[in-house]
Order: sequence, then C-alpha cells, then structure tokens
Amino acid sequence: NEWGYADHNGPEKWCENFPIANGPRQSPIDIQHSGASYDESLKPLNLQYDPSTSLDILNNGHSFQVTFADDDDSSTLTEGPISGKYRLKQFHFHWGASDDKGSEHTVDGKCYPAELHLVHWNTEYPSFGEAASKPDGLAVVGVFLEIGEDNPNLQKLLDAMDAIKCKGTQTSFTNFDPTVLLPESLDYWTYLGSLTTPPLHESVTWIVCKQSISISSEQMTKFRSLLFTAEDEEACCMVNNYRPPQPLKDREVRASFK
Ligand SMILES: NS(=O)(=O)c1ccc(Cc2ccc([N+](=O)[O-])cc2)cc1
Ligand SMILES: [Zn+2]
Repeated sequence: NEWGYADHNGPEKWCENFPIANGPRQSPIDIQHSGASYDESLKPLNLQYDPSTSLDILNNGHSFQVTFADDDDSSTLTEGPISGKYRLKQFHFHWGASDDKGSEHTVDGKCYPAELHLVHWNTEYPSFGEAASKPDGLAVVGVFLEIGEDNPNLQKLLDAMDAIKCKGTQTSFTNFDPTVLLPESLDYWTYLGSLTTPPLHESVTWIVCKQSISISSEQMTKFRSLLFTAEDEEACCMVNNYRPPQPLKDREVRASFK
C-alpha cells in the first residue's frame, strides 16, 4: 500500500518497504546547538534563482510543491558546504495539524509549525532521477517557519491553493522567485542525510538555516485546508506530513557560524 503519514502507512511503517529507513544517515535529525562544530572553511551559500524557471504548483498527495525547469543552470545552488553546482528542481513544505508541531528538523528539541525544503540536484549527474540515489546527488536547503506576522511573500502560494486542493491537481505557477522565501541571514547547519520521505535515499547534503521566516496562524490554516486525498475519495486534511527526527548515529553536524 502507498506510503503516507497515517497510522497504517506512516513513518513507523516505512521500513517495511524501505529498509534504508533504519540506515546510517537518515533524516531529519534533532540539531543540537552544543553538538554542532563551527567550521570556518564553510563558505556562504550562493543561491541564484531565475523566476522564469518556475513552472507549476502541484498537490502530490504528500505535500504541495512548486516545480522548476531544470534543463539549464538558471537556478542554482553553489558554494556553502558543497562542491560543484546543483540545480533547483522543486520546493515544498511539511507542516502540522497545530502550531506546536510540523517541522522535520528540530533544534534542541524545539519543533516549528512548518519547514520549507528547496531541493537541488548535482549537475555532475545527467538528471534529478539519476542524482537522487547518489551519496552526493542532492542538496536540500531547509528553512523553518515560525508563527508571527502575515508573510506577504507566501501570498502567491496561498492564492494558488484553491486550485490544488486535491491530490493530483496542479496549476501553472510562473514567475515566482524562491529567494523571497529565504531568511535575511543564511547562517546554516549542515550534515549528510537522506530524503525524509520514501524512497529515503541517503543522497542529501542537508543545509538547514538557523534563522526562520514568519507565517501567520491564518496562513497556516490555509496550508491545512489542502487534502491528502483525491477528488473522488473521502476527504482527509493534509496535516502532519512530517517525519520525526532520526538517530544521528556516526555523524557530525557543522555550523557555518560561531
Ligand atoms: N523532504 S525531502 O527530503 O526534501 C524530499 C525531496 C524530494 C523528494 C522527491 C523524490 C526524490 C527522489 C525520488 N526517487 O529517487 O525516486 C522520488 C521522489 C522527496 C523528499
Ligand atoms: Zn521535504
């Protein structure tokens, strides 16, 4: 049966079809401030996004994602902890049923109400699909969302949600610059991990920003109005689409800041 976030098909069951779920470099993790070591060799992130590469917004039954044209180097991530050049493929979110949970990474045990993931793939490989299973194939930038003021930079996403309420629906979403979703400081933690959903490939260099962006409670309510289910199925609200923190095992977390 298709994986999901319910009791019968959620994170505690994923290991049945994806044994890597208990692997050595799984994500997310709890990031402990005291456990991270400052690495002065870490460079600032260089994110260069071209808004003309945004294509559409899609409800894929697990989250909603904005997909980008990745047939050239228009929208890329370079520097930071990575070598080479990674192309932006998509961004999506994870969130909770209430404001006290929803992020995948936690910081000293603190959960945030939501977490943004900007997914990039290593242009060393011919495609996203090829890169997605390689140890250095993907780089995902994570940004925490905290309850606060209405965030006008989320409004375009929120306005598109009425058109993608059900699983499998999508609509055009052009001329969107994901830079507006980044916090002012790009200080980050980085560690080697995995996709946080099946197939859980251990192919992700995680780059988690220390500073969060804001979202209002009303805007969070709009996220929670999306459905996991298709039009012809019994409606199930898209909430709690997050995997809990996994064992750090034999890994170090590095900080780009003191
Ligand atoms: N949450 S996350 O770790 O940023 C994440 C990012 C992208 C994806 C999408 C995905 C990535 C890879 C595959 N694959 O290799 O079959 C299928 C789906 C899944 C999960
Ligand atoms: Zn994600």
